[in-house]
Amino acid sequence: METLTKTNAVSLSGLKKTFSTPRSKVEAVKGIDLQIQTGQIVAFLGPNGAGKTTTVDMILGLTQPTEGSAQILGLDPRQAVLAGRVSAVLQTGGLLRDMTVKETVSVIAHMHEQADRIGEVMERTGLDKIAKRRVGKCSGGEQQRIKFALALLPDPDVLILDEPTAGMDVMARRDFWAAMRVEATEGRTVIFATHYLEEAQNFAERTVLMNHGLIVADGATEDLRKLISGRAVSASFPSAEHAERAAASSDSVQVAERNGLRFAFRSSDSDSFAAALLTEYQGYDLEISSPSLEDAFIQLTKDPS
Ligand SMILES: Nc1ncnc2c1ncn2[C@@H]1O[C@H](COP(=O)(O)OP(=O)(O)OP(=O)(O)O)[C@@H](O)[C@H]1O
Repeated sequence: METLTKTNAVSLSGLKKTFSTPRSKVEAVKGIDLQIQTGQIVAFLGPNGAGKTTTVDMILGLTQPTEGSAQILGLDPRQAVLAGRVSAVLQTGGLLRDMTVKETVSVIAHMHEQADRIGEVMERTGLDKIAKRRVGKCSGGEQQRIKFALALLPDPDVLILDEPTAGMDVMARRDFWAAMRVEATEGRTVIFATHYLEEAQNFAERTVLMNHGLIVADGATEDLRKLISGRAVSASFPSAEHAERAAASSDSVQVAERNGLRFAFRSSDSDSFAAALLTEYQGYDLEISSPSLEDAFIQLTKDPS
């Protein structure tokens, strides 16, 4: 059973942020309530402009909320940052191009009085292999890894990452998440903002979907996917009539797509529907798949019109 007294890693309550320019007001975050328990891995998923970065900035105390509040481990965000309980890999924030990778990590380690962690952190992030390279010569992905290493130095309880794999190719992204998984298994809370549906799907146990400054869905990544649209069942038929009769056979079935005599259905009871297709409606070449998070995302974030 869960302990009720456990402090949340992140607690957001009625969080709002409005940017006022002389001409207009942008309501970047319109009222967010969110509790994240310690040890969770949570994705903030949303399109450009959804309010992810603004939310992350408020969690880190880099931006003050217009209304509401944010707490990290029961502390004011700035206190938590100063105490080294939370750290971040952000999109902004430069590195010094003329320093080597090792020098960069060492300078920050000495600032945090964590010189004893330099070796371990370099190794964990794979930077030991490029220790002597100048930062300016590092690729975008390698620079992201340097930022990740710097974030690990204070040995934080909570790691916040805003689009951490931007600029990485597929291999680099895979390595990055493998390293991150190690951090998470050691009990760190990991919160990351991403555009990549696949990253939320593969890595986060919980996904918070944001759009237009609001949370539009929040749940276990797997449940969210299941909840939204059942399963996709595709099959070919001897005639369109067979497929149409199959589709009309149950309220839990809809035709999602048609390509000649190949039909894709959406069904909330895919096993019985698949069985019926094969035995009663002469369906063949059957395929059953879970909808991708992308399907879920499109469905949940489409504007009502
Ligand atoms: N300093 C600012 N002044 C005015 N508007 C801002 C400011 N910062 C953000 N915004 C606006 O607030 C909205 C939310 O932006 P935010 O960067 O939080 O979204 P995001 O989900 O992180 O997007 P992305 O994935 O592109 O980084 C956008 O419409 C953006 O233009």
